[in-house]
Amino acid sequence: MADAESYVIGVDFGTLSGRAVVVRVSDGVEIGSAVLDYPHAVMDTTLAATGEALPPEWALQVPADYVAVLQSAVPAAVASAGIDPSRVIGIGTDFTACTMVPVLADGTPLNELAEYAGRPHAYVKLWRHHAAQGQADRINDLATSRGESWLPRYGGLISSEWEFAKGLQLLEEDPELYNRMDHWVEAADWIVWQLTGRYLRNACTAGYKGILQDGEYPSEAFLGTLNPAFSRFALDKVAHEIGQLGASAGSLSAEAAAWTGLPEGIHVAVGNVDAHVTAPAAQAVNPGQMVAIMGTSTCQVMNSDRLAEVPGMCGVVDGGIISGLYGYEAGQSGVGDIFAWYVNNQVPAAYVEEARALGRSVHEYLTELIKDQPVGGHGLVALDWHSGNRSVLVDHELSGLVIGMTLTTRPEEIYRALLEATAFGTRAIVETFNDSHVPVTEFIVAGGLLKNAFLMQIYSDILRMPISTIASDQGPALGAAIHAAVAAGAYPDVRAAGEKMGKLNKNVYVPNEASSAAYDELFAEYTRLHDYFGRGENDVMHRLKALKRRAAVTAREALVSV
Ligand SMILES: Nc1ncnc2c1ncn2[C@@H]1O[C@H](COP(=O)(O)OP(=O)(O)O)[C@@H](O)[C@H]1O
Ligand SMILES: O=C(CO)[C@@H](O)[C@@H](O)COP(=O)(O)O
Repeated sequence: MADAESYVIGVDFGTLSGRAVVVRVSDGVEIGSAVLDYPHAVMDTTLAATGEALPPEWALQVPADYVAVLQSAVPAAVASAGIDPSRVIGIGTDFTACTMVPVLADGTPLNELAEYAGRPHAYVKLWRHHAAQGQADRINDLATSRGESWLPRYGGLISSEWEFAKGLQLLEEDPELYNRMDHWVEAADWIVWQLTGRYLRNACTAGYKGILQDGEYPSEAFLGTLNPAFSRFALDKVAHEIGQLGASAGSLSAEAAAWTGLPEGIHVAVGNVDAHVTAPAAQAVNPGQMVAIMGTSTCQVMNSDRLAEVPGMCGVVDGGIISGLYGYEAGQSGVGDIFAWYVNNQVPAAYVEEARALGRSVHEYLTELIKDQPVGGHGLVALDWHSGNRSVLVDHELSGLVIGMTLTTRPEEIYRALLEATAFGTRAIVETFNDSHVPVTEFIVAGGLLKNAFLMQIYSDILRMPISTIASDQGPALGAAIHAAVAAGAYPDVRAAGEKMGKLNKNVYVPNEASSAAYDELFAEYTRLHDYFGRGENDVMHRLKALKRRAAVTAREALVSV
């Protein structure tokens, strides 16, 4: 029987892999999917091309790995769906952000030029490249002293993860490459460029990461005061035609059709960010519905009909999530990444063996061992800053801490303290929104960490809120597919498409009053430590990072002199 249905493809470019999902346009049912792990993963210790050690806080990627996802995961997803590719009417993508590619005018990444393959600054700076904190501090100090009107839209602080801090680092550490670069492009837009052959800058990253507010970038005078050679950064390297979310960025080129096996000429949606596309996929686009996309990091996004300054938020952008509302974003740079670090580096071999024998992951094994302990039974509290603090302190010189360890502390107890610490970090963000008159009325979770039900219950207890969950394992890819359906003209707008194609399970976890009361006590301790180490009373974390950088320079110099 002929299949009369239409389909769209959503491709989610995550931190470690790209996932493609085939979605039915009429109802959002996911028909097939495939994943490709990026061959170069994240380069955060050494540069693959040379083996050279990278300085602390660097995180690079290889753009060709993203194209490999188009070539491999997309056709594999279509094959697994068993559909006729000619029924696919559009493709949409979402990406991590702020993830930046330095390119020539035709989109060629600088690392693909033979003469630059050995230069770290020629590569993609991944969102969690945190080595531009010095530049971010200067941007913030100058913007504060000049009273720049855009600063409140970013909660008073620009992150070292965003476009301007990373761009200034590139200029100051490798000016030759900075001058050779024609565009400083979000990977979210670079991948759409590869699909259509046309560069269009998406309104989401331009606003949140690119300081585009009310149609203007920071002025030449501001940028030139930071560094005279940086004065035309916005005009020359960043500014470009803007595409609105859900619009079509163009049609699939012949080359990209050959890579993906999809029909040439189908619509390609304007680029977007993994967190922001997920809101319509979770049917959570109304004011007060906060969606937390919990994976290696957590990004919280929420719409409001009010424009407000929320201290330490990542940003507020008019139409940044869905048109007609102010889209707010906040985030935690390390969540699953912290759990992964603990599991990979701190758990005894006997635990790893026992988990394997039981056929469980180490995460599952540790969770099982600790889930029945009463709240506070481990005597620990931790700070979740192993990857710095994106909100509300906006400081990537901060680091992790566990307090309360004794000679009887068990590995699973520390694991639980880390799970709890990330929930306390989320509560700090939610309370800041509430205090800023942009109340969080519903909390919805999407992302890979949904798989840990104990973690979800901890969040519900600590937030004292019910938790609803997206009914999809592939929230961002589904969201990208929703944008593809709109771009292809199947729905009038993203809200309408989300209503048909999105999926939500309401109030899956509800708070337990006894646990919540006990967690309130631990949260008070967390807040005390948070302010003590994070708000300048004790800058030990900053001093230790400075020492670490000096030691890395000494080690490199010693290597050169050998
Ligand atoms: N059972 C578990 N409990 C808690 N964390 C887990 C569990 N299994 C995997 N993780 C964490 O989930 C993260 C991956 O989440 P995922 O959403 O797949 O990634 P991404 O954020 O890159 O899209 C890893 O950082 C890993 O540490
Ligand atoms: O910060 C954002 C979006 O603004 C995320 O892309 C970034 O944290 C990466 O997300 P993941 O942890 O890979 O899901």
